[in-house]
Amino acid sequence: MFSLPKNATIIEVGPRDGLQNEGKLVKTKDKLQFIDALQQAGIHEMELTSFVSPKWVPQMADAKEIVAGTKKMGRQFVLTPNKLGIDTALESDAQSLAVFVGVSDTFNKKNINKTTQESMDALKPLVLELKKQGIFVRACISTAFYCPFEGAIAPEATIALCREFVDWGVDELSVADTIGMANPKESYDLFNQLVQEFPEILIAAHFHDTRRMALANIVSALQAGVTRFDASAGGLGGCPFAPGATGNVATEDVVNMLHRMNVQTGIDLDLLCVAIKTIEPHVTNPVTTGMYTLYKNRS
Ligand SMILES: CC(C)(COP(=O)([O-])OP(=O)([O-])OC[C@H]1O[C@@H](n2cnc3c(N)ncnc32)[C@H](O)[C@@H]1OP(=O)([O-])[O-])[C@@H](O)C(=O)NCCC(=O)NCCSC(=O)C[C@@](C)(O)CC(=O)[O-]
Repeated sequence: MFSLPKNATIIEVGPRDGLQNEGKLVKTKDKLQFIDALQQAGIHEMELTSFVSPKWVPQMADAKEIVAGTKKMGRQFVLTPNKLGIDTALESDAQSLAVFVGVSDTFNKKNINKTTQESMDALKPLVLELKKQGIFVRACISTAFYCPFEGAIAPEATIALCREFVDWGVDELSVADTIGMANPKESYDLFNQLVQEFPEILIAAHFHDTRRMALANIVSALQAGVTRFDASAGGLGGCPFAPGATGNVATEDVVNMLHRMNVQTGIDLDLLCVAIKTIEPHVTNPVTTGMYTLYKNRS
């Protein structure tokens, strides 16, 4: 039977994933206006920014100002790759942290300059300490399906990495199709296994829309029991270290699809489009996602 939940949660990643790959530096005040408009649209969980090396990702150099300038509302994540990032994030009063690791060694090395095992060895004491302090920790698992350098990833390898994080006590796994290559069957199979194996933990699905399969993959993940979805307003985004990765699935298209299936998100679609309108002039490419295009044609 085609069964659906009554509610689903969107974790908006536009201010972080959406902007990290943008070539033109966006002013802090324009990012803050975008975040504020997203909050007004009813978004209560968001990745705000990342405390990474500004040499690696110049767009995220204003992470402290972003955290300081954002109204505390709901759950707000910042990404942190290492001890320096975690310490700076906590000094900046960030409330919920996300750590990130690729299943694929080659990708991880290009993204964080460590092999997957080196990353896990470095993260373990840091995550255990965060959990001792009662801080909400999200673990982002990149290249969970495919790697731009190594090709197909064995589901067992992704599950094994997730299991380590679960053993450390993280609160959430965000499992990513980094280059938008997974298909709906692969989405169902992996998320079904994850939901069965880790029933006690929050699981989010993070799809990029490179091959336009992200919405179908979300429907598959819903069928597998996932109710949390990362998405980026305007479909902005991509990892600068994953060649071929285009934007994340567009929040407005996910919200529209969910609402039309009677799955509520608490997000106002028109106000979401207003938020996209605030950031569109500051990014290089026009936003051409389905629901935003309809909104613009209407207004
Ligand atoms: C991890 C490092 C820092 C290692 O980079 P490294 O060069 O090996 O680091 P290092 O420890 O040798 O330090 C080099 C310099 O960076 C500084 N540094 C060191 N750490 C920090 C920090 N936290 N914040 C600020 N500065 C930092 C450090 O102080 C030093 O400064 P210098 O002495 O040269 O002036 C680097 O590789 C990095 O920043 N990588 C981040 C890459 C990134 O942001 N990728 C995108 C996010 S992941 C993603 O998008 C995927 C996801 C989550 O969306 C899911 C999906 O779709 O797959």
